[in-house]
Amino acid sequence: MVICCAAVNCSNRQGKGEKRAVSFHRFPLKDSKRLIQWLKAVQRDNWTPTKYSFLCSEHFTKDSFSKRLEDQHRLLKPTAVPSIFHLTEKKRGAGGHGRTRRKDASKATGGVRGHSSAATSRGATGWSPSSSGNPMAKPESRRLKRAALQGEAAPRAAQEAASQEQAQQALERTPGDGLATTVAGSQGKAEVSATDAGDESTTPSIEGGVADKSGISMDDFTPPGSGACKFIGSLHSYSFSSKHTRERPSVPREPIDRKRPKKDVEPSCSGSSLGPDKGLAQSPPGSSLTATPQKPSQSPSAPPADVTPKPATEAVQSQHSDASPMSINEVILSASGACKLIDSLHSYCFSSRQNKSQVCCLREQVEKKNGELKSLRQRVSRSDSQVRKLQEKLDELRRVSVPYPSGLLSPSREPPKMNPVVEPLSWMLGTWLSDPPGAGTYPTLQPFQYLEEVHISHVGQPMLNFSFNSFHPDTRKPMHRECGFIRLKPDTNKVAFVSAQNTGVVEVEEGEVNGQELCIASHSIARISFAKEPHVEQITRKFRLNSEGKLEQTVSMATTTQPMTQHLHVTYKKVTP
Ligand code: HEM
Repeated sequence: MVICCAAVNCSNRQGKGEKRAVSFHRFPLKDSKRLIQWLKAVQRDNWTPTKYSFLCSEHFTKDSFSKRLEDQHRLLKPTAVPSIFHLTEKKRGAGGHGRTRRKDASKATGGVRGHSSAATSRGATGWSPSSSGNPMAKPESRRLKRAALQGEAAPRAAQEAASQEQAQQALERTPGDGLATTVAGSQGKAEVSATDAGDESTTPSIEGGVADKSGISMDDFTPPGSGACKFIGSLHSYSFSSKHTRERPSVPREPIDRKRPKKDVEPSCSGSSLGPDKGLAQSPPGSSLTATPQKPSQSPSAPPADVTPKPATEAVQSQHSDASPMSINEVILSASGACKLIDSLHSYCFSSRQNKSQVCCLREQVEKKNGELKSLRQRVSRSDSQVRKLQEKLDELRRVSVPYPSGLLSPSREPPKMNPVVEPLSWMLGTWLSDPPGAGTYPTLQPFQYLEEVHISHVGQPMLNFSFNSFHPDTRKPMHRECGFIRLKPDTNKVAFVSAQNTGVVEVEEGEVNGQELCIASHSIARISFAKEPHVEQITRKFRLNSEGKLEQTVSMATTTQPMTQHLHVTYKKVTP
């Protein structure tokens, strides 16, 4: 098979001696947008490119190529668009493959338009081994079509991309490499070697996906398990093929299927190509560009026996049975409109997946917050439990702090009603703490300070209960302690004060209550036999509630060695009701 340039007025073909520096590049059939750019540049009316249509490197600017680093091979950039054409030139010469010659060939075959006509005249560009009606091609063609609709085309495209990448390395070589593009046709094998502009931009990814040079792969838009993109991709193929069918109503269905391998123009925006044409399908995956002729008898699905380009007349005859293809403008308009719509479906599909991803992310956050809330509730519950325990402990302490703790006097009970007899002394009721510390003096002693806690209460009886407990101000060591009762003579202000002290002294003091002041003096004093000396002989006390609501006490005494002298003065603040 000889590869010719499809450009108007260009006679370059593969293997031509003086053109060995020329490389050939397939039309980007799988990139509808870029295909349109190419077709606009080529300016061939009523012509449809196939996968066997090529443009030579002379129609591209120098910057359209990049060099492969490892072997300096020339590669057509994925974005390259041809721009150099000699459209006004009539004919290049007798041996050229200009459009004049194509037109002649077209006329010779009854004016059949399209690439097939051109291919026939040139004998290679539109090479189509099954175009002569090989029955083996038909079922495979249908199978491929079904596969495309079922979203199975992507893996095939990856395989094809890989094989064509290899072919490209073999073909896009400069003369300096001594490996100019050639066509090997010896021993009955026709080896097709060329670069495909559509596939050139693809390389096999590690996972078998197809990644372009920008690093974006098909897998980026087709996540595992996503049937949506595959389905939408198949719509591209369906859209285009149905357009063909609509535009060719007069053509019998069977011949169309049979000739379909020739019409291998399947623009696919999604890249879901049908893969290799049936005419080349006999090649194993990975070598789709190298066709090896085989005999039909090898297997029911065996490829055509002979892939050698057929004589022009035979090929031309095959064209007669084909319908006239619609114009390229119609194809472009139809394909681009459908592709835009389908691409918008891709966008919707992709954004939908993004939304799903965001929903999943938010759901995870909500679950995390719920976990934190549960933890906080547990902590609050534990705190509540601790508060309850502390409350119980406080109640217990309050019970203990009662001057005469008794299980019979439950704190939960309503406090006993105060006996009216002791009402004149009610201002003394309560728990009091020295504030500031009490001051101790006596002629025989160094002045000292002390802390004191006073409880004065009643249990409904006609008397008050009291306890005075003093402590060292620094060490809190208990010091002087005494307790007793205060009684009132009913209907008088006469008061009797009965006290027992830890020093072994017991005493009775009597006096009067006047308002919020109580003055008493010792009536009788007794002591243990081994009481420490000097012994106290007289004691006087004065209690009063001052203007600040504080309770004051002043104690004076006379001992066996000292006259009546003040021994204590202390002010208490009330700490309980
Ligand atoms: C009405 C109650 C009290 C009486 C009758 C009383 C009687 C006495 C007597 C007779 C002495 C001996 C004085 C001397 O050695 O010349 C004394 C000493 C003393 N009293 Fe009191 N006292 C009373 C309350 C207190 C209180 C509430 C405190 C407070 C902590 C206190 C602290 C002292 C101290 C520190 C001494 C000197 C060291 C001692 O002898 O233990 N007294 N008291």
